[in-house]
Amino acid sequence: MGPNAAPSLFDDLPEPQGPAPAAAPSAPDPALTPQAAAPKPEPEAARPAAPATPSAPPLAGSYSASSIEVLEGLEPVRKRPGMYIGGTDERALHHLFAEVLDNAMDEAVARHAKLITVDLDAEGWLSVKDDGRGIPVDPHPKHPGKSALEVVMTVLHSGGKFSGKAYETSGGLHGVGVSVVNALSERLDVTVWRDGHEWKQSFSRGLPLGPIAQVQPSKKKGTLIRFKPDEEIFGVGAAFKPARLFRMARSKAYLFRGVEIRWTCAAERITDHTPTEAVFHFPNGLADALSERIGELETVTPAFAGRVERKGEAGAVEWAVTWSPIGFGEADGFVSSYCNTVSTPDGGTHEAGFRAALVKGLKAYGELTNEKRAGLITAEDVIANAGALISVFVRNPEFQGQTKDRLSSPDAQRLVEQLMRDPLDHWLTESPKQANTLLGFVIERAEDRLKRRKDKEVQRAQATRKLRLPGKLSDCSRQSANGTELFIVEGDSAGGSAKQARDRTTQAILPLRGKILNVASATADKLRANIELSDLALALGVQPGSRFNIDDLRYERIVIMTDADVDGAHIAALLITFFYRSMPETIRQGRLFMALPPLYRISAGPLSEYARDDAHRDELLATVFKGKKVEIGRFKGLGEMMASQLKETTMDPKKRTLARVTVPASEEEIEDLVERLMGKKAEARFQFIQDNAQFAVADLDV
Ligand SMILES: Nc1ncnc2c1ncn2[C@@H]1O[C@H](COP(=O)(O)OP(=O)(O)OP(=O)(O)O)[C@@H](O)[C@H]1O
Ligand SMILES: [Mg+2]
Ligand SMILES: [Mg+2]
Repeated sequence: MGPNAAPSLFDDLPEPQGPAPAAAPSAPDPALTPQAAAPKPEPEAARPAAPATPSAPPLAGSYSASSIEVLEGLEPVRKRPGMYIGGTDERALHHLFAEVLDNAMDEAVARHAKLITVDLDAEGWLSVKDDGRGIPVDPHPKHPGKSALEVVMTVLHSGGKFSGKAYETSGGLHGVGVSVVNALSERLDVTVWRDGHEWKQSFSRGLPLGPIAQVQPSKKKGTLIRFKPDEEIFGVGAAFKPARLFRMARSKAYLFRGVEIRWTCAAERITDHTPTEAVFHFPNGLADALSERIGELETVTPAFAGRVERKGEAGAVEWAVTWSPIGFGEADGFVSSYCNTVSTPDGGTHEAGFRAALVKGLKAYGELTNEKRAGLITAEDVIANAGALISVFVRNPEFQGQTKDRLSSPDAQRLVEQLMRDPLDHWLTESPKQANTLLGFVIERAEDRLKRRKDKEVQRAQATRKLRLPGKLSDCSRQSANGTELFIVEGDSAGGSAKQARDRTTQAILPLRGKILNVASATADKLRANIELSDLALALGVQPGSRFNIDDLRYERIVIMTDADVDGAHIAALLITFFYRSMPETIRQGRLFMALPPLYRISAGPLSEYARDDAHRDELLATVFKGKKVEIGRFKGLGEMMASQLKETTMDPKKRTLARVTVPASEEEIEDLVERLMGKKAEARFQFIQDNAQFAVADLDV
């Protein structure tokens, strides 16, 4: 085909948007093209084969082999763009530019191209041109009648970057990118200069509008892709944002020193300060990018920047990092990472390697200079206030998905860590003053972090404590368990006296109402459901049963304080059994006690004494009060005592007597204990308490 054939190539073909004569037009999936205007019929060739029953509504039983479609060519891209460009929003739209620019950049990194031009024209067409080798145009051996260029543009997973022969370290790797751009463009024109000629082919929504045309002889080389995104996919009025394109083009130039990128944009497209013309060329690479990004900002140290190539095989790392005590504008820190010039906003293995290199280097320097606190630092402390750019070049990178938001090649991590180690060591030891400043800054971050965590834990503990205490508990004011006591008191009136009699700093009062469940016979569920017992557990700060932890105990001592009568003994017995069954550790560690309130008050004139029981009374009468005319009063219950009396006789740690509850030594004794505690006769239970109280009095605890 001669140059004269060219014009007809574009003029003769029907516009794909025109009405199609097809009988059963397949409307675009509304879910995919929400903003699309009235459904437009797709070009003839893009339509799937007619289904077996085209007009009948789908029946429940009609799901069969004929329901399973195989999408051909570029159809899947148009049907499910999300899989290829991450959606159909503005970000996805600009990803089209990234794909085309990536390909031009791959030519540059492979040292075949030096100049890339980007242009957005008044009508919204975007052009990307490079002076590389040009996409091959010769017939493809496996696709008879098609040029390599047509294959590249219309067949998914076709490309020259699979083997590593045509490109060493490329951003492209799937053979998908430019074909996806083609599929999602209302129109795309490719011009190639190579093999002594200029070549041209045009497409609409992924379909060639004609075969490749040899336009005219030319000595130039390179590729030009000019396209307009499809409004059916991206919505009516969707258009490239000049500012965004500008940023993307500029950041590419920072990533490869050997390229110049020229930017032009029609003035009528620009709504902000984006220039209509610019040239990007940065001989200092990322170091330039970092100083451009941080401007006049005050930093902890001058930037640490460098570039190292792997010896022997393809692979390189470049970085620039600095730290700011006041953050970088909207964030405390940032890390922008790239692999083979492709931006990876979600980070990945190269970022992990970068963080590891910094932490290890700083820790090693801390060891060298005997700064012990360097042991505290983590990657978080190093990175949180860092502004960093990191770029790697590796063979066969692995990304997550076609938009390549995250790098997953494991060797990228090793590469970065290895190649950064020596330069970092040198940088630190070369200027100790600067290194010490940085290390000190990072250690401060670590100490802040540890302090914040501690504060948070304390807050949390306080919050749960406040939240979960039962309402009827009168807590003591001391926050730690040390030296504190919880009095479990029988009934509200005794609770009232005890509240007045207590030392509020260390003594807490929990009145129990009503009958406590008979714990020996109750099921675990019933135990949990019992309000009095679950309040008790809450007050103690523990969970009864298998999840009990003695360290949770909010008090040093637990004191059961019941009336010195049969009912009181019963309640005490039930409580001891409860502790024995569901938190035996409290007894084993000797933290459960019984208060020993007096039964009698004996007085003769100014002289007065309290007697615990009948025997004690008789003993006092025979000694202290011998020959005196005495008055003997019997307390009916704790509630009857004046607060001062209760304090003096039972609660004041300086004057009272407590009996420590101890665990029986042998199995039989335990059996016997439970049997006696839970025995039918109240008398027997009462006896037990008295016996043990007496016995335990020897084990005084004040
Ligand atoms: N500007 C260009 N110059 C030279 N060859 C190109 C250019 N753009 C594309 N190609 C060729 O077309 C092939 C297909 O490109 P495409 O973007 O579809 O896939 P890829 O770059 O190989 O991988 P990816 O899907 O990851 O981008 C490339 O592998 C390359 O051989
Ligand atoms: Mg590509
Ligand atoms: Mg392809």
